[in-house]
Amino acid sequence: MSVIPVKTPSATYDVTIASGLLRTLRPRLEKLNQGKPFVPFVVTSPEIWGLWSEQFLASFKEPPAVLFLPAGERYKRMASVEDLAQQLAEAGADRDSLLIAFGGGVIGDLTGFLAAIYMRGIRYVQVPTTLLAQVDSSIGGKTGANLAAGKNLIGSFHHPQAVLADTDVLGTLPATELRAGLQESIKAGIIRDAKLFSYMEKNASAILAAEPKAITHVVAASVRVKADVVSKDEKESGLRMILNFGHTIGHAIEAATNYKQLLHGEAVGWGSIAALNVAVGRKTVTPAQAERMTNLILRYGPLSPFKATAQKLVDLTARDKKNRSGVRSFILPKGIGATQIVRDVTEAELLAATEKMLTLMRQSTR
Ligand SMILES: NC(=O)c1ccc[n+]([C@@H]2O[C@H](COP(=O)([O-])OP(=O)(O)OC[C@H]3O[C@@H](n4cnc5c(N)ncnc54)[C@H](O)[C@@H]3O)[C@@H](O)[C@H]2O)c1
Ligand SMILES: O=C(O)C(=O)C[C@@H](O)[C@H](O)[C@H](O)COP(=O)(O)O
Ligand SMILES: [Zn+2]
Repeated sequence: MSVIPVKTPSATYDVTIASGLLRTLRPRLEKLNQGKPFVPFVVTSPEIWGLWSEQFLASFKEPPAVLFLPAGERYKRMASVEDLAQQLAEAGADRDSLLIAFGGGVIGDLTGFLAAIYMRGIRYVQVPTTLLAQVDSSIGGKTGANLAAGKNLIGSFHHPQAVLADTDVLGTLPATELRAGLQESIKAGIIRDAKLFSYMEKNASAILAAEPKAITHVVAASVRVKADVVSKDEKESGLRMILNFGHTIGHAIEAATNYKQLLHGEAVGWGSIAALNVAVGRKTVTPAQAERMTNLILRYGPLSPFKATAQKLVDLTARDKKNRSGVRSFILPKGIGATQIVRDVTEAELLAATEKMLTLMRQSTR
């Protein structure tokens, strides 16, 4: 079992990673709430509940109420939050209610947002069921929903009371979801952990085959990167922006394709390749290093192709949340395992880097 703390000015909590956690949920929630009353409400999808409800319910004497959200990024929108809030109200949820986000990043982000705004804020716990949610989205308190205008444009910082990541649940995760989630672990390696990057290079077959030892290693190492960064800069005033490596163009790809064609991790993979092209132009990485990183991203693919022009994608970056007074912040790797934040990337540079990524996409998916 790994227990990794997150310590921020507004919340301190642990990320627990282990096999068999689901079966011990209820006593863990009791311990977290230290005798204070709490009434659990689970938010999940019918598919996940169908697969894992028996293990989830094993430690509950009284089964908790369950609210369902259909699977898919397109449901990560305000209408879903309103619908879930209405269901909570009708079920009698109050400020002693505790939401349990039992799902991937979509359920985690939406449930966290619901917890942030329902009755002006209630407690919640993350029980992530995708690789992506275990390595990234369940940690750090970024919650929210998409707008047609852009990714995660509404939301709030609201931390969970705990993150309980049971690695057993990854056993039913489709391979495409596993691969997409691993793009966030590659990101963690590129920005801050050269050892994780090398581990993912050397152990790609075992990781992609979801061998428990290899997967658990990747999950714990990725969580350490995220927990450390969030603990140092809770609200993304500086350092935390590095977790957005690959996301400037990645989020633009998701918005340009109406959140329907690619998984988030896949969009981040393409966005990371575009960012690496900028980095080569600026000599913050050598061509050989960029090739190594690009190869690893593609090794964990295939990344779904998509249709969008470089100009459209660059236009969409105008709504990136890292922009301030119209000035772009852009995350560039410095070699492998370190990063820098730059504020002078030009539209022309970004266009050329995105065009180059699109050319690679056309070649590699032909
Ligand atoms: N808050 C953050 O810091 C943060 C970080 C990274 C990503 N995100 C967000 O996370 C979202 C992507 O999350 P995701 O990749 O987990 O996708 P997702 O939540 O859409 O889940 C992917 C699919 O896997 C299915 N699934 C989930 N667990 C399963 C299991 N154990 N077995 C079988 N099927 C299972 C789901 O039903 C769904 O169809 C995006 O919206 C992204 O913006 C947020
Ligand atoms: O936690 C963060 O900070 C991240 O940037 C992690 C990202 O992987 C994640 O996709 C996040 O939701 C992006 O946030 P946003 O602020 O760019 O919407
Ligand atoms: Zn992400």
